[in-house]
Amino acid sequence: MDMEATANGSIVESQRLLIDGPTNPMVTPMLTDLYQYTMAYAYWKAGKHDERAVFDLYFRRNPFGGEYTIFAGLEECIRFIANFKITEEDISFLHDVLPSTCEDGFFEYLRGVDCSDVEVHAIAEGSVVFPKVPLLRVEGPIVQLLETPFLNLVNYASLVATNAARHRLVAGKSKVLLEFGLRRAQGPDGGISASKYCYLGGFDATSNVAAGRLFGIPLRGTHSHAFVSSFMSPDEIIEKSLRSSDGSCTCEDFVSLVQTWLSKIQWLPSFRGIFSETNQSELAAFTSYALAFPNSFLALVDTYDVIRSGVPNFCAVALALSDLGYKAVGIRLDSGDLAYFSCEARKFFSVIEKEFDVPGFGKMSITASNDLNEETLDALNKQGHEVDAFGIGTYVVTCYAQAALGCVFKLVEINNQPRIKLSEDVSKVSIPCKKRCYRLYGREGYPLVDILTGENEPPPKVGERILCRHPFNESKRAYVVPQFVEELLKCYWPGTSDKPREELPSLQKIRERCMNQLEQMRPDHMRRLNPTPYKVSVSAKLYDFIHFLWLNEAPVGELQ
Ligand SMILES: Nc1ncnc2c1ncn2[C@@H]1O[C@H](COP(=O)(O)OP(=O)(O)OP(=O)(O)O)[C@@H](O)[C@H]1O
Ligand SMILES: O=P(O)(O)OC[C@H]1O[C@H](OP(=O)(O)OP(=O)(O)O)[C@H](O)[C@@H]1O
Ligand SMILES: O=C(O)c1cccnc1
Ligand SMILES: [Mg+2]
Repeated sequence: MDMEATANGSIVESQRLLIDGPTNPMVTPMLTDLYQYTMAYAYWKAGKHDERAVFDLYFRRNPFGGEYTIFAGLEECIRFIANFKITEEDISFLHDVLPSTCEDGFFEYLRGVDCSDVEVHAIAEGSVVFPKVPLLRVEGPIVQLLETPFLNLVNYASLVATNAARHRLVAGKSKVLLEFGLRRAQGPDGGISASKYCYLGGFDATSNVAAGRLFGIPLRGTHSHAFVSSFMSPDEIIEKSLRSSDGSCTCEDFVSLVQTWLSKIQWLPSFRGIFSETNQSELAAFTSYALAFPNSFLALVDTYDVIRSGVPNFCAVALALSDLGYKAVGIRLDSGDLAYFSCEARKFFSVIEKEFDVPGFGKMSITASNDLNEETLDALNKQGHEVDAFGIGTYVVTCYAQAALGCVFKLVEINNQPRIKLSEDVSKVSIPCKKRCYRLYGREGYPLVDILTGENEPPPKVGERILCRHPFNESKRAYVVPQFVEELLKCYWPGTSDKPREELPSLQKIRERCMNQLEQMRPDHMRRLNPTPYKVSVSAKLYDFIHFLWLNEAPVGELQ
């Protein structure tokens, strides 16, 4: 073993100790497609297993009919590769399932495989990214074994982060977005991943306790229908006393205090005709809940009738709490016309504020939920609404509008020989060569274009005109004079003394990056209807090379 290999090996060893394994313990070298191992055997048998290959991981089309994507899942890929080890149990299983003709030497080889000689360059997690640009460039021997786990870790993560970002853009910055999807997610990993990557994409909090614990995501929750319906009458409330918030006195019968407030509200001239009686079992549930959580009283008001029962009952309890120095949080609406009900509830709160002189009551928070998605958020905005927070589950976590992102992992070079994958469909032709990627920014501070170049081409320079070409369409090209040049692919594994490994930032930092990047984009790329495509280009030299290789590899047809 030479000195450099020894030094590199020890760096890898020390870094492995620093990097935890993947969040999901199911993410092991076994979480792959069988053909990765049969290919590995065939490479080994052909003596090709030590050949250095370069693969690009990229997607071909932005999801959800949009023109941008959020890259997520990188940290999990690095955790996977840093801890890559095929165990004795794995080897014994592979021995059983692979054909008996597989020679023992192969299993001996697998025993020694780690990823110390694999290099990963990647775009920072949380970045806004575009089709055809490599999100990861993976180089080394046995890289094909990484294809399936890497794609699995990036595809859904990026899809759901993008979905979350799109919901954020429609909802607007000032609204609170709560992810409520665990019950509807695609199994436990779907649920945990959804919570993590929705937060990355711009949600504020999750209801998922496990995700809160694992990732430090703020946890939030409201109130359930079952709790409301579980009450039959106020007589069920046994312990009726409540100490004031400053501890100075105790209200011995909070239930009666609530009833008193309800009658006062009932007789307000402004409300004559809106409601006469409210549902008493609902009132009991709200009262009981307030006794349990006087500091954070939030009620689900749509179990029986939002305006005739839920909202007045909520107000009666909130006013009783206010007498004791507590400030109620607000309501949740989970059915019906959310725009209409939110506006009616807001009017109701404003009247209470004015009539009973309770400062701030009109600003009571209104949360809405129930099958919300981009379209309903957009419709609510157009109609006008008074919702402060949206609880979104099914549509965001299942990525209902698009099932998969479609990232692929394609060989672009082997033993320094560029490779291309041809297709009838031009959008599926791969861009060969080990490449560098840059984002060029214009005078107004917006990113203008991403450009891919060969590894050894000189980088684009600030203030210097560079020709950016569409990779496959000869007539599409533009000169760009960048005001700022950002190299996109950075070294994430393993890192050496002269090329250190990029840090893996906290989820909070990744989320900030995502928010900042989204804000930096030109608005026409981000709009929902007919967004302008962002340009992804190649250098003139790479363009010529792609087309040279294309002609070289494509057989000439013969007409008869
Ligand atoms: N003002 C609005 N504009 C557009 N869509 C809305 C508006 N208010 C609610 N929605 C959406 O309309 C749909 C209403 O669905 P649905 O009719 O199944 O529910 P519901 O009858 O109100 O409630 P549930 O069935 O839960 O009692 C939901 O997707 C909701 O998000
Ligand atoms: O609607 P989603 O976006 O998936 O958000 C989560 C939903 O989960 C809860 O109720 P659940 O749907 O279980 O019952 P419900 O339909 O009767 O409200 C909650 O009340 C929301 O409606
Ligand atoms: O806290 C809530 O209101 C909640 C959580 C998950 C799903 N639906 C609602
Ligand atoms: Mg529902």
